[in-house]
Amino acid sequence: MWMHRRTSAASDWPVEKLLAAKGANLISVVLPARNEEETVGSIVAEIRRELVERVPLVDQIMVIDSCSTDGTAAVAAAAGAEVAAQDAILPHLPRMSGKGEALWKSLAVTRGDIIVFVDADLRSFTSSYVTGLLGPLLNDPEVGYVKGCYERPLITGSDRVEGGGGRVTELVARPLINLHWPLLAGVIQPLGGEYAGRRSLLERLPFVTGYGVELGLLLDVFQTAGLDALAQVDLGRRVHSHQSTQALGAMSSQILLTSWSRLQRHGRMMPLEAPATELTQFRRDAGGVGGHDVQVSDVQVDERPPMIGIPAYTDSRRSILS
Ligand SMILES: O=c1ccn([C@@H]2O[C@H](COP(=O)(O)OP(=O)(O)O)[C@@H](O)[C@H]2O)c(=O)[nH]1
Ligand SMILES: O=C(O)[C@@H](COP(=O)(O)O)O[C@H]1O[C@H](CO)[C@@H](O)[C@H](O)[C@H]1O
Repeated sequence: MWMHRRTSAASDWPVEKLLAAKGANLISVVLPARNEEETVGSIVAEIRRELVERVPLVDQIMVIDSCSTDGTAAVAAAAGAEVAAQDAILPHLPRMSGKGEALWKSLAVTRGDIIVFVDADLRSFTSSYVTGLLGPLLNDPEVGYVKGCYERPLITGSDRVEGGGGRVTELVARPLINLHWPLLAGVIQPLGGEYAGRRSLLERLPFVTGYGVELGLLLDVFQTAGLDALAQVDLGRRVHSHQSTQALGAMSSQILLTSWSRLQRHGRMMPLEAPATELTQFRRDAGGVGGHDVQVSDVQVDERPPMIGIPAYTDSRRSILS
């Protein structure tokens, strides 16, 4: 089963093991950042301290300034990152927007043979996010793309709901994936913003702009390189700045548009199958696969015909009305 074969934990990939396996691979860490001055500096500083200065694992830290209007670029540079303004990369191309645009353009300003993507709004970042994601890529040439998975609390002000994070994941992306791409049902965090890939794969894939980028890449890696090119690593816990439910409505719409585009595109290559009717969900459980307990439920729906066609109904209506 894919999940058992391709799921590991960050602790499986100590930095010594990675240094021994690094070889000639150059490694770039990319942070897409739009107005993240509060958090981007500490993330860059941790990567620099632990994975550049302490050990020569990471070769480049690149912050893509995604049209920020705050001090993101200055804070990132002061912490030791290279900084590139999204719209200044490949400026001759028509301008596009959003997170996917920032990530696509990062390919044009990075040196890495392996690229690690890390959100810049994380409040729980540790360098083991990066070493965990690199593990399967440096260990197995068959792996081309690695997703992080983690416990995702929803922390708003003084409120904390364990497992309440990943709202678009749980309500939109996971059901969509289970119904239309059931072989990917074992991916614990399909939308998580921490993932890594080989440039030789990433440069051959389209990048959906906006917030469709994670779903688009996951589906296209699956379609292009196959399930076994995909791996996932339990990175522990992820705390980040949350958008409002209203804002996640727009994100959900972009996820739905991305899934439509892939259903159409894949549907042109082979007949669209009827949706599956099982939903696989995950609950943090230390003893489970990838640190999660797997729960599968049947979400099949049936259907009743119009009541008017039911003889007993029309008989009963007559007696009620007589
Ligand atoms: O146009 C954009 C939108 C978002 N981001 C970055 O992408 C990451 C994830 O975005 P966000 O926090 O808005 O999404 P969420 O984590 O709430 O799903 C963060 O580092 C953002 O700064 C970006 O670079 N450009
Ligand atoms: O996973 C999710 O449902 C969303 C929203 O997370 P929260 O409900 O704010 O914890 O966050 C992710 O989705 C975005 C779209 O793919 C990614 O770009 C973000 O990096 C990721 O945090």
